[in-house]
Amino acid sequence: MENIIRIAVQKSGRLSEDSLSLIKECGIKFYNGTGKLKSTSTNFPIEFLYLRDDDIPGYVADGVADLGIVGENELVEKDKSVDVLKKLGFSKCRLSLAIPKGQEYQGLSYFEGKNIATSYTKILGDYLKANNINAEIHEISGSVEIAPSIGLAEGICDIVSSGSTLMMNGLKEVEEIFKSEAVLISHKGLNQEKMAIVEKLLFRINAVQTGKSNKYVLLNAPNKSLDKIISLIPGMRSPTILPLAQEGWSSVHSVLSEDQFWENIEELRAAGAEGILVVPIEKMVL
Ligand SMILES: Nc1ncnc2c1ncn2[C@@H]1O[C@H](COP(=O)(O)OP(=O)(O)OP(=O)(O)O)[C@@H](O)[C@H]1O
Ligand SMILES: O=P(O)(O)OC[C@H]1O[C@H](OP(=O)(O)OP(=O)(O)O)[C@H](O)[C@@H]1O
Ligand SMILES: [Mg+2]
Repeated sequence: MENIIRIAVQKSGRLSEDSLSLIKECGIKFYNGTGKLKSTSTNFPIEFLYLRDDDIPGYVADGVADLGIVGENELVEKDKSVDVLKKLGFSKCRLSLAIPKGQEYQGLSYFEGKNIATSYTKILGDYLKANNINAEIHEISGSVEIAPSIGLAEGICDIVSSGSTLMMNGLKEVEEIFKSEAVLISHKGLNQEKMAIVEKLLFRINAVQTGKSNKYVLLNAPNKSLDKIISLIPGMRSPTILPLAQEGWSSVHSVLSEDQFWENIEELRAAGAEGILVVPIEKMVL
């Protein structure tokens, strides 16, 4: 098994869909039927292990898997020695402290001497210690938001994204203690053959990510405004300018980030740009 790498991905949950989509967008084909916990790509030297996300940091640290996709929250909580190769930009969430919404909150000292329920005992423990708060941590493995309403704890520390789970359970977020997103991790000390495959995968991931964060823009502009428009959307090397059938007008093609597009749109229109099209880019290699 020297010239193949193993990647551990979450079997089912908040990371699964985006992890597998990213791999597919990299042009890697594989079987992903329900129930099968291992599969091999048909066109890239990679094998997939479908696991509980809790186990992924440990499997990668031990070298059972060479790579893994996991949330930073789970990685830091498990405290395993692995390399973080890349932030992946999905499954963004935060770990926060929350209390019943009717309670008055004036600061962290609220938690002094209180019980806090969480699945993240290490992250919470480190945070409380760093802030000199003595609180009792109650470890529970799920449905943490229920704890205050059944008298198990006075506060909780759990994952928040939209905040709707907190709201539905009569809680309010009072402190954000950790920000997380999915990351690609690797076993420390992979051999050269495996590293070469990892590099190929990273090259593809970079091309997908760069493509996603940029847009292909096409617009029509009067020739007299071309200098101004080129300065607004300079593109990778420079924009492509093609003459329109109508004399005195050109079609300008360029690439820019979505943020840049929205920042410059008013100026582009003021300079006479019209018929502006913004097209997604599937892959982009700089
Ligand atoms: N609401 C959310 N929005 C965005 N990301 C989230 C959300 N909830 C969790 N995550 C991220 O996705 C990861 C997996 O969450 P999920 O709820 O699927 O975990 P789980 O129930 O522990 O799954 P498993 O069965 O694999 O142990 C979390 O560790 C976190 O990084
Ligand atoms: O702020 P929100 O957008 O409501 O998201 C937060 C919730 O999402 C996660 O649970 P999930 O729905 O994945 O279920 P799980 O607890 O079974 O993993 C997390 O454990 C929170 O309970
Ligand atoms: Mg889990």
